[in-house]
Amino acid sequence: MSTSILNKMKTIKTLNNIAENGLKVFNKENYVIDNDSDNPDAIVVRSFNMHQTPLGDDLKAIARAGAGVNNIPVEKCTEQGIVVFNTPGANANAVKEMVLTCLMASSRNLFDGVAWTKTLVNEGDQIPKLVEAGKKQFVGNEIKGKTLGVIGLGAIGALVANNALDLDMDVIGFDPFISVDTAWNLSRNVQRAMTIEELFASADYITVHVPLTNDTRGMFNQGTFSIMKQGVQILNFSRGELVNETDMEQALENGKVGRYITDFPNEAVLKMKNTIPVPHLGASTAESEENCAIMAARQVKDFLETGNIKNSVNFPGVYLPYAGKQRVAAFHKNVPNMVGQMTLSISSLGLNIADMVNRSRGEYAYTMIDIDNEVTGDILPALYEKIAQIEGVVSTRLI
Ligand SMILES: NC(=O)c1ccc[n+]([C@@H]2O[C@H](COP(=O)([O-])OP(=O)(O)OC[C@H]3O[C@@H](n4cnc5c(N)ncnc54)[C@H](O)[C@@H]3O)[C@@H](O)[C@H]2O)c1
Ligand SMILES: O=C(O)[C@H](O)COP(=O)(O)O
Repeated sequence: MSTSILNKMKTIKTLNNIAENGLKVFNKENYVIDNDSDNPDAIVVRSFNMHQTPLGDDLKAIARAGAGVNNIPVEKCTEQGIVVFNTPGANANAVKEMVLTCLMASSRNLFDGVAWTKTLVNEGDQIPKLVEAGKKQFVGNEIKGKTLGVIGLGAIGALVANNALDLDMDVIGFDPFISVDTAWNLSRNVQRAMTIEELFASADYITVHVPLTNDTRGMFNQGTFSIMKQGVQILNFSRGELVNETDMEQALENGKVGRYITDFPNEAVLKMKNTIPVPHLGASTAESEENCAIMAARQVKDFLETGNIKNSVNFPGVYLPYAGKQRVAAFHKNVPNMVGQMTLSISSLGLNIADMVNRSRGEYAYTMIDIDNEVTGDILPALYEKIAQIEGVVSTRLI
């Protein structure tokens, strides 16, 4: 009998530090947190690279306590009927505060100024005089009246754009896929760029808030630098791979890019001039870590216990109040007659359907069927086998 139909304790594995209040969502009566498990029911992860991580037979869900899912093999998970969740917006305020901090600090040469001041430690009572004489090296610029280009107006980008207006900046935004919700939250004073080139050409500062995908990889390159203003400052709190490093190094050398502020330092970045390397601190606040962990854990728990899906990046959102006595949940190919075959299997066992839902996303779909009878004895494994054996069903659970 498959473990998918046994009422057992569920095992949760974490691959990064996950805030305690998030883990507390998994009550001890029904869940065990076992980070050594080879076969957990669900994984909670932050930035750990999972591309080589084996996906055990019992794995039903992976929750990214955060936004970016490029560290998770999403396609492989989809093919195996494993739901991947993230926590949209849960760390957006933390990143926004970090972006605005770095925008202002960079513009005022604060990082260099502070580092230089610390070198004076052994100068004794000469320090105040040296400070006054040396400060002219670090004269900066105010951001008031300058133009900030925001690429990607999702949870983070929209907050940055609105707050930059409050700092008296002119803001131009580009997001061809902006959601209706975000558009409602965006100030009407954010100018809309119809093309990314329009934004590149007009911005004194550019901040990027898009996911890393095949379309966005390398979006900062020699070609796009050539459109930008001389001395533009670029903030990248999204992913390092959005930038072509060879081209960035050259642009920093020749002054086209005045400064590159990035949350994703590596050896190449640390060797470039005029960079501000931040050790991936964008989402690292107690508040954001807790928000993400709680949201991720709640989504996993709800899915394991009811089959309902909220904030998945690979399967459709589904909510069906538990109406019957036994729930069948199945991930399957999005092809004709899947629901028909499932309902036929159920009725062939003399069972009656109370309620059902079917949602598709691309090549895959998800169906939940509530049965009006108590399903016990031999009928339970028979029901499981009948659904699991339908061609096109990727994974199934009886809940
Ligand atoms: N540094 C950190 O600690 C940290 C924290 C959170 C998120 N992030 C990164 O920031 C990214 C954005 O996070 P978010 O919470 O705002 O995500 P989000 O999904 O709310 O917003 C992303 C936005 O980018 C837009 N977009 C996608 N492709 C685009 C393109 N080619 N051009 C312009 N816009 C495009 C989408 O329409 C969406 O509005 C994440 O994917 C992650 O990589 C980093
Ligand atoms: O995509 C994200 O949410 C961020 O990069 C945060 O990563 P972290 O959870 O490792 O801080």
